[in-house]
Amino acid sequence: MYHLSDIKTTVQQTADAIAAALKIEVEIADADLIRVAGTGKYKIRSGSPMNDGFVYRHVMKTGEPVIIDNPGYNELCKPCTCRGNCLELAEVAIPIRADDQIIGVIGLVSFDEEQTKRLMDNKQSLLSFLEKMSELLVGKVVESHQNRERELLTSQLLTVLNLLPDGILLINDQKKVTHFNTHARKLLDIEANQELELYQLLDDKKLWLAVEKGEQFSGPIRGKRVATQLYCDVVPIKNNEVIEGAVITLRDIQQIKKLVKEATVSEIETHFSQIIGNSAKMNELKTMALHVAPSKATLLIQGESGTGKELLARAIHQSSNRKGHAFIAINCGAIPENLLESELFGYEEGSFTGARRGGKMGKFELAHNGTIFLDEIGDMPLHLQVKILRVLQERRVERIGSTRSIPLDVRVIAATHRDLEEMVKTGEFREDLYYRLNVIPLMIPPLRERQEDIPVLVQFYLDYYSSVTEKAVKGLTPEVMVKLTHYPWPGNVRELGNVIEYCVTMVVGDYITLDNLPQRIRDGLKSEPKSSSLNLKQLEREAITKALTLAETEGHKEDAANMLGISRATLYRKIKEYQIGENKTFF
Ligand SMILES: Nc1ncnc2c1ncn2[C@@H]1O[C@H](COP(=O)(O)OP(=O)(O)OP(=O)(O)O)[C@@H](O)[C@H]1O
Repeated sequence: MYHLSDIKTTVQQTADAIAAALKIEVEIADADLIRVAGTGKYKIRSGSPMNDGFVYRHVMKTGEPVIIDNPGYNELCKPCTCRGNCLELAEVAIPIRADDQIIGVIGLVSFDEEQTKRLMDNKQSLLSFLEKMSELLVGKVVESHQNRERELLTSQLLTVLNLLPDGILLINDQKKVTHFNTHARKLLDIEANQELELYQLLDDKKLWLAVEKGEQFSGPIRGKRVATQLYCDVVPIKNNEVIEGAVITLRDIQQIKKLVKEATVSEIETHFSQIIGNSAKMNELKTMALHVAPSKATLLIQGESGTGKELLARAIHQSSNRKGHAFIAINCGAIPENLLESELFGYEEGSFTGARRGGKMGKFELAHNGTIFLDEIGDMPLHLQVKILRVLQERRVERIGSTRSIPLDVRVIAATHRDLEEMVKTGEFREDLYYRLNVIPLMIPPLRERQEDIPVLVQFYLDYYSSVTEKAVKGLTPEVMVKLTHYPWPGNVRELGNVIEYCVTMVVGDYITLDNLPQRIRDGLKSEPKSSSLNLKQLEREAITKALTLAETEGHKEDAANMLGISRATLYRKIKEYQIGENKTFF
């Protein structure tokens, strides 16, 4: 909404100009019928409301000009207290219209015969003159409104700029700094109101050139007045292809490193005490793992899916002097082959189509001073196995598209559920890498080979899920424990955890009964002789086929994976391996 009072001085000047030109008194009121300007006897009334103002009110309402040659007797004067006693002899009033709103009225009033005659003899030319004056006022009021909006927007933008955690510099086409936010002031040690040129603040010819040529730029740079190392992004500002300047974003490199560390240092602290199981096999494994944890040695953890390979790797990291640094886990089997290389080793800017500006750090670099956990190493393609071997031997990494090799201090823990020795024989895994990884092998036995751990794991998950679901489950009946102990657990501890979650969800009374068990556990898949890998495979194939059939009604492989307590990637791999559902589509 436009307000004439916002341009009061202009309105008064316009009233004065009209009065001087026509030699008739002028009064201008706004949309609320408050006098904004007046001449002659109306001048002192400026700012006061028009209590009567019937004619002006009519003009505001109809939007039509009005000419009155009989004030006091006209229809519009009927309600006026001065009816029949009006001092005015004639009156002309026209609306001031901005867009679709009427924002005020200009009125001309005659108090003597001569003024009246002038008014009445030149009605048409007066009306068009007043219209021009009205347009002039509208132009001014719109301009003032736009100026205020612009000022508001500028102050909002400056507030936002000052709230940003990055330093921001706005540069014009002469490479002068036109604006800087509070953070840039701190980063670059600028005093308020200082006039500066880009080269006085940032010392990098590549950056100056990018700004000059209107090109983007990203990279580390040095400040001229500060020792801080900065990371800078330049975005050019162009108008119709003409370079008008640039926006420069600055971040403290130490700060970025701190953030990366905070984001990557494992927030889940895993200790050996969290690895449940007191069987002789597990105790032996934990003793061995605790013993090797402080060393730098590369480790290879082998075990079926869900046996706790990642859990063990985290506990080892936590027990080493690397615990304050990153634990970076990457599942080599779950990442598409074409992305795996850049995930592991990173890349330089422009090294391939789609490469991110500024390049990208690989997982090895992120794990510097910490531990990298290469899960499912058996799924690593052969050409990447060579690269991994090189990193292990040279303790340096080269990003894709770079010739610079970066020194690394990383402990490697690899894991697999596959028989790497067998893969070496068939040529699927490099022998040299196998020996390099297998310096200290750690084998986690499957759950069916340490049945004595089952009750304690059951109790652990029972306590956990009872507390998350806020259900006071007291325990399980002896028959349930027998079923759980004799089930072969192809998905190992992960599957057991899922089964207990299922039971806690289903149970109604205090104790979990046979009815609360998932069908496959109730049916009791028979554990085959443990030494026969063929039979174990058959068992696994059976369990997977069953889970897929059960999940089929719900239509998701994810459900089947959950039932089995294995990841989706593992399920896909096993379906392929066992050629399950060749003639059938499981969704
Ligand atoms: N001994 C254990 N004590 C407590 N929890 C365990 C144990 N073993 C495994 N788990 C739990 O089982 C789940 C699977 O463990 P983890 O991911 O470490 O297994 P994995 O062998 O790496 O599996 P995959 O090969 O499928 O990636 C996790 O929730 C983990 O906490």
